[in-house]
Amino acid sequence: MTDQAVPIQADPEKIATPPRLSPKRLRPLRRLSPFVFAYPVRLGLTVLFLLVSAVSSLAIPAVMGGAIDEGFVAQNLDKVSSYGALIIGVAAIMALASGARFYFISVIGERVLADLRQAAFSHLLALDTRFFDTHRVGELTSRLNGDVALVRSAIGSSFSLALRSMVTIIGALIMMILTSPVLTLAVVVAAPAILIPVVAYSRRLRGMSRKTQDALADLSAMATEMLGSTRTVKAFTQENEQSRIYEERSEASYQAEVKRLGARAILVGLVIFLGTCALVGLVWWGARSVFAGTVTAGQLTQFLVYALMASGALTNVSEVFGSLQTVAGATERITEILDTEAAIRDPARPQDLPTPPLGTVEFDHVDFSYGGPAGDPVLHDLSFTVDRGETVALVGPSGSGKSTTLSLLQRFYDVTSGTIRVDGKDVRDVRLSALRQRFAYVEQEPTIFAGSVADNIRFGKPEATMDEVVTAAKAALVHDFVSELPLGYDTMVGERGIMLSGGQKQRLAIARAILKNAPILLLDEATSALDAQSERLVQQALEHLMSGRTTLVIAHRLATIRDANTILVLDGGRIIDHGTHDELVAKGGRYAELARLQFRMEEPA
Ligand SMILES: Nc1ncnc2c1ncn2[C@@H]1O[C@H](COP(=O)(O)OP(=O)(O)OP(=O)(O)O)[C@@H](O)[C@H]1O
Repeated sequence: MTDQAVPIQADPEKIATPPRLSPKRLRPLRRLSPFVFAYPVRLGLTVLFLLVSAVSSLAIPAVMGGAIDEGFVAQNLDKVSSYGALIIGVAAIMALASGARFYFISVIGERVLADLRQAAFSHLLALDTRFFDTHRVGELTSRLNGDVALVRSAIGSSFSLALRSMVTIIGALIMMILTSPVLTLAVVVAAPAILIPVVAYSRRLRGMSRKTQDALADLSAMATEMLGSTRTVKAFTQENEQSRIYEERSEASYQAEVKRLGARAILVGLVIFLGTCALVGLVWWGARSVFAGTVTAGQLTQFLVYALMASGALTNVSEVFGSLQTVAGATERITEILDTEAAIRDPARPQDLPTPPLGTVEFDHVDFSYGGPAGDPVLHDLSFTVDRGETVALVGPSGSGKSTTLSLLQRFYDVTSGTIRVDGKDVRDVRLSALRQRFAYVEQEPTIFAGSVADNIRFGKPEATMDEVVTAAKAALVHDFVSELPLGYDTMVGERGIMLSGGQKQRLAIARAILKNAPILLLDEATSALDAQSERLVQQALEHLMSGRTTLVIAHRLATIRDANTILVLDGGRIIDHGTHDELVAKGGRYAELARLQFRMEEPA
């Protein structure tokens, strides 16, 4: 944070690219006010200390003027001493107030950062699946991190600096007029002579700056893409080629930056030269007035310091407006998230699901389309029921709508027409959390979170005791391998923890589902081949999980299919056949063909 109390000279680097001051572009910042005004006491203290520090810093030159006239010029050492003591006193107040202001505004910045990040994260998690279908996770996390941090910097430094600078400009101008109206008039007349060429030249620079930013964005997008797919790059031996393309773009970005720096260097020179000329002119004019007796030496010094303070503050304001525009963009991206409403929400008057749970599922003439430009219907007139304790298997070629069926059941999306009932209730009439509590979902490729083995098993029931975790782990046949890990259940797995094999991950997910102990099990069996031993362990774990539960399974394993009470054969989003494995094989239709294809590597069906 630039925190100079008395700017000695306007920093030419800062004026070099004054941004276009456009209040309209700052409008999104208004959305931050509820977050900031949530802390009125801290805010009030900040403003108080801000005013105290501004007023005391404005008082110092006036005291200095007195010291020069009554002390130096009059050669009165006592006066110099007493004015000196006064300056030290005022400086002490200024120092204390500046420190306190910095502390309170920074604390508000940190608080708003935490609140905003929390609000955005909670809101994101509550949004529906359709939102995540259309947004990239990388972009969302960058909003959570980068954009929110930008907002903090705005509050912690930019707002504070802008406010302080404005108070300084107004105060310094008033003091300038009070000190010498004639000199003030001279400054007001001469100022455009510096400002006009600087503003005209900096416009050119702004265009250049945008170009370098675009080049940089291009470069970082390429790096993200390539580093995220190193396997593909290596497999196609594209390392050198991609590296060359990167170098080319990097060089273009470098060239653009060099050009911009050159132009900026000229501008900096221009500002220094014109600024110095103006200062010399002012001193000359001031000296003339001193000799003519219209101002004293002390008043001239005092005036010059105020003029420098005002010009320094003006520079700060122009710099701050630039950064506030960036922050306004960031705020807009965050508020976009906060304004997005989940399409799938709790009903206004939710009904209760029956307790104890019935464990029944019913699809009643369900049609569904994902919508959007390619909004072809994915499910057509889907009707089936699953009774308590039954296992119903969904089979069918890729893209036939099996996963979609499980998504609709959990109300990740709403049906286009028809009704889905769980325990006799329309899924749209009950609370989302109550509905999803009824299911234990084992995904095809289960997510293992960064954390301990125990945390991963506990994911659906964080309050579970260690005993419960171990019981679930034993039932899912993960206990033995977990016991061999260096820290047992406390071993970190997932990101930056130890890696688990495919079969171990699946069993961990099964343990998670066993612990959740929901009445209806939704199972998306893994298609990836496991070795015979792993396969057997997963199968055993699943048997524990399925026993006594209503199960809806996207089935790939022969064992699951054979034991299912009903197999629904899906094709193109329709149920084209149903029955038991033996019935369907005997029919010799599409299922028999599918079974032959799917299980040709296994024992004959
Ligand atoms: N999020 C989505 N947005 C839009 N279309 C989707 C989405 N998910 C799936 N689809 C489309 O819906 C159809 C059914 O997909 P679904 O994933 O339900 O099939 P599946 O039978 O589970 O296939 P697989 O066995 O390959 O997983 C496909 O045509 C697919 O392209």
